[in-house]
Amino acid sequence: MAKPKVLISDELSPRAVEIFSERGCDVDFKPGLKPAELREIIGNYQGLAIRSATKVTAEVLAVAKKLKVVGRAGIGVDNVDIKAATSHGVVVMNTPFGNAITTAEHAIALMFSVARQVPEANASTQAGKWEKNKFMGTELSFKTLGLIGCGNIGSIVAERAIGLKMRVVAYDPFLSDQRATELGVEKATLEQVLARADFITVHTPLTEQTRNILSRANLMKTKKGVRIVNCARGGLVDELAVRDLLVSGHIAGAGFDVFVEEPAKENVLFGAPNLVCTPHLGASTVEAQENVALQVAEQMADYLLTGAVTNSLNMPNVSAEDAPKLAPFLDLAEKLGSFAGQLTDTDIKAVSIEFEGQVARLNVKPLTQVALMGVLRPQLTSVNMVNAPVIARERGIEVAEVKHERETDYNSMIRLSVTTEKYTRSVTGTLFGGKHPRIVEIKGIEIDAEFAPHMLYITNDDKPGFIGRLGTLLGEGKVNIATFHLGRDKPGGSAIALVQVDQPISNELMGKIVGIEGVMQAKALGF
Ligand SMILES: NC(=O)C1=CN([C@@H]2O[C@H](COP(=O)(O)OP(=O)(O)OC[C@H]3O[C@@H](n4cnc5c(N)ncnc54)[C@H](O)[C@@H]3O)[C@@H](O)[C@H]2O)C=CC1
Ligand SMILES: O=C(O)C(=O)COP(=O)(O)O
Repeated sequence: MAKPKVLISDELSPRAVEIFSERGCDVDFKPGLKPAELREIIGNYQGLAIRSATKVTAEVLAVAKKLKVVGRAGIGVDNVDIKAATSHGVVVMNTPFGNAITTAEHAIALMFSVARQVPEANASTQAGKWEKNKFMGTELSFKTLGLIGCGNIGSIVAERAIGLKMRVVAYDPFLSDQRATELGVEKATLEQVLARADFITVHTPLTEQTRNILSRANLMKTKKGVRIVNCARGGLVDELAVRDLLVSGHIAGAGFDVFVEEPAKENVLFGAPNLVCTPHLGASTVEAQENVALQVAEQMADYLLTGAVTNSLNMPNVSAEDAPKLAPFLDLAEKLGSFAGQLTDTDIKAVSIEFEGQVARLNVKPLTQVALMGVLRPQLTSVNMVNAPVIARERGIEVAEVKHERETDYNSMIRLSVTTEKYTRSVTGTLFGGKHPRIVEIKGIEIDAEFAPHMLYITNDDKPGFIGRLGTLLGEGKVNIATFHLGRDKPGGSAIALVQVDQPISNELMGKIVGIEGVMQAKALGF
């Protein structure tokens, strides 16, 4: 296998380069690429490792023809168009914990900075002014900290703040009562947080729901003298409103690490009183950068080299232990899906994928995705393993994934059923020798066939003479039969023929085959 090529387009710790190389990837370290430069070269790479500076837009993804994975050495992925990545089959992963402590510590640092005006006092002192009376601060002890967002970072901030003897109230609709109790924080509505907090820190991702969560109207609901810290994302807080309220004195201080426009060379906030700014330094410690670089490189190398998926935002996780076990089943699931998909000419209403035997003990989500891809591919060339569930949902296809604990005749079996307006058709497969996909049942009729590049699928009445006529037609059409598999529900009932042939079958010949007496359906298939 050729070495996968990875591009690092942001300032990652050198550990990332070392790990990619050690793991057997070719790696190019080119931080600071301009968007046009990135678009020019991204077509050469299977992996792209980034922080927050690189924007992985739909335009970049459209030209990233070989790209398989984007790895974010950090948490926020608002600089990646995940929808576009999904539709191109690109897995997006992040490192959700590696820089959380560091970022929480920075939020606390900003809180102290604004409470005691440390940066301004420092500048004044070093300017020889000794303005002891100018910098009257406030204690954190016994003050109320209002958290907006209490996930990884918010929780760590809460723990540290409680250690500083603060009371913590948190607004996070997804925070469970149990977790709040464990953390020692009081769950509250946004209105309550706004009304009660002496300090407010935001720790949500930037989404359509959280954008402008601290809007001018909401900031107006805060206590006079409140202090605001944004160490999460620009866009969560209305910058102009904060400036106006700092000037008016309603807000006593504000600490901003992140800005609507980055790099923030200019900003409406700059120059406002009691404002402390840092240039998106939340994750910038030696420890955090080592953590995230190491982790992202390992995760990306795992995916590119073994298929293991960790911390993905658009794919189910697959452990390194499961990845090699899943590989042959992925092949089988895709082929079964493709078999059913090629036989389906009308709208699909539902797809069910059942797993029996040993395979049912694996993480079957990726198998379901790949089976769906197989089903949809004959209708949609743009479908891939990553976007298949999204496309199925958009098309109103009901997808069921069923695991049966019971033992089967085979070690493992996968049964795929497609339901259309007219029928439900099922096909079942297994692996021979642990790696060779075989069809063992179609529509409840036992059969035993392998998947081949050229195949002919026929359903017919089980009557004498059919095989002879079919053989003659194929012979006249210069199509050589490689293998011939037959099955039927009962003597004289419905029969199935799966014929592996060495040459493709022309439409004209298919027309003649369909015309054989007793043939109900005939279709050329390819795998
Ligand atoms: N300044 C910096 O350098 C860094 C900034 N960050 C930012 O911090 C953010 C938070 O990171 P984590 O805590 O690790 O993420 P997380 O996903 O663990 O936590 C986010 C929390 O926000 C909550 N949330 C979501 N929507 C909400 C809403 N509408 N209202 C209130 N709460 C809501 C979620 O329930 C979750 O508990 C990241 O998304 C990233 O943007 C992360 C690392 C470094
Ligand atoms: O991890 C995050 O979400 C961050 O915001 C850190 O950003 P950075 O990697 O320092 O550009």
